[in-house]
Amino acid sequence: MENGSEPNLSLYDRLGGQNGIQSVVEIFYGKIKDDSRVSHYFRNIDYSKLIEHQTVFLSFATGGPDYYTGRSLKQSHEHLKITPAHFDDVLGHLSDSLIESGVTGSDIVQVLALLLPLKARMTLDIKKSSV
Ligand code: HEM
Repeated sequence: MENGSEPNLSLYDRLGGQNGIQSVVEIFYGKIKDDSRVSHYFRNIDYSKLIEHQTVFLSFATGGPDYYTGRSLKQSHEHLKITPAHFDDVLGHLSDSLIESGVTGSDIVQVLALLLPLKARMTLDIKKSSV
């Protein structure tokens, strides 16, 4: 990504804004579909809707102008009973998708640092709080 080394831009801008994030998300779900460890969670899912919601969520989380108005992540994931190990597998795919998109290592660490705190409330150990 061309903006990767520009320190004055927000993380959202360094990821290439809405278009850059959407392309990362598309690569990400391609990897998930091909991974039998986690693909079963995504059976019967409307991928185009999921890509749209995930793009808005990541844009919002990284400081973009979008406002995420979807369900809380606890609500949308609770019924899936995601194991902590599968959560890590999915974040691994996100990390690989960011690498493939040319995002710098320090920006990847920043994205993961935003998402890792969600693990406790989105996995089987779900705690009593809402995102
Ligand atoms: C921090 C990591 C994650 C983030 C930020 C995230 C974000 C999201 C968002 C924004 C949605 C759309 C919610 C909606 O439409 O209401 C979604 C849906 C979904 N996520 Fe995640 N997710 C994460 C991790 C995971 C993991 C680890 C799994 C499975 C192993 C997973 C499986 C799903 C599935 C199956 C849906 C569709 C649920 C449905 O439509 O009923 N997600 N996720």
